[in-house]
Amino acid sequence: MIEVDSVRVDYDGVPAVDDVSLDIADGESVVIAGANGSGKTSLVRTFNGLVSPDSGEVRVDGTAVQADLAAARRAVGMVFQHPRDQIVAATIGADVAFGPENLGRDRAEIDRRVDRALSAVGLDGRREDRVDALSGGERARVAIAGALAMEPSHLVLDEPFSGLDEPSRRSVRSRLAELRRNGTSLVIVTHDLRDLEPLVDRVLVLSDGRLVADDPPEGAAEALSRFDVRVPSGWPRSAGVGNGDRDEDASGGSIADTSTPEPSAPDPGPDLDGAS
Ligand SMILES: Nc1ncnc2c1ncn2[C@@H]1O[C@H](COP(=O)(O)OP(=O)(O)OP(=O)(O)O)[C@@H](O)[C@H]1O
Repeated sequence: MIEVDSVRVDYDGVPAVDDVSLDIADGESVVIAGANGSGKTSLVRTFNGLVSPDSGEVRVDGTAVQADLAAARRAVGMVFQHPRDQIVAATIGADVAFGPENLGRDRAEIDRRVDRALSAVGLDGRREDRVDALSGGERARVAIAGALAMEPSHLVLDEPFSGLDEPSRRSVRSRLAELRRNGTSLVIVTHDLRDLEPLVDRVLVLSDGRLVADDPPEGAAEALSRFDVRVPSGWPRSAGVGNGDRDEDASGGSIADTSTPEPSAPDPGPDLDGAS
């Protein structure tokens, strides 16, 4: 379980995360949404100590992150926004093995973890493939496999769909749906909520560093549009909540999303999307 207790993160005296408290239970799948600069990345980076709170505390499985950084980093896998920021080796297998190797695991254990992680993201049998020949979606899945090879109890993904074309996005989303079915706890940071509703139990919304909503998907539409996150077509609405001006963008893109898609080849991975 991740417990966030009155956390504040300041940069040069300005709060990026402002007195946020929340819990994420084992096996739960949540989205953290909010406009650019609302504090999403700063918040989730406190979950494994990449960012230290200026006040408050984060506990993972009952232990304060700052008291045992190594334990927090084992328990909370982090997938960064740009896979290239975390892919370190030339081949898929070497990259996914990197984390367990650093944990000092023996070869048999490393091989077992790499096989499991690659299978979870649909890249079985691709160990020897070169990373630089992969599509954007495949690279994103390698980054997820690298985090999974650490066998974390929680997987945090920061903008996992950023820069992906539609087939790649579907492919990554279907893998996340599968992980969720297998009991991995997911924390997905995004302002692009297309097709995510079946994948999540709760939607947390940040605005100016503050947690302004914590709702099930069907209760989240109003807060999302109020805090500048586009509500995609088909997102469930509670009775009496109108569609609002910002709604129903056919492209599904976020008002706030200024990221530039990186070109990627069509993803040959199967679309096993169980989320839709
Ligand atoms: N290392 C840093 N030094 C100074 N200011 C920072 C730093 N990291 C983030 N900030 C500022 O803190 C605020 C919150 O940033 P953060 O990246 O956490 O938000 P975000 O919601 O993840 O944004 P985005 O959607 O653009 O990634 C922003 O105003 C940002 O400019």
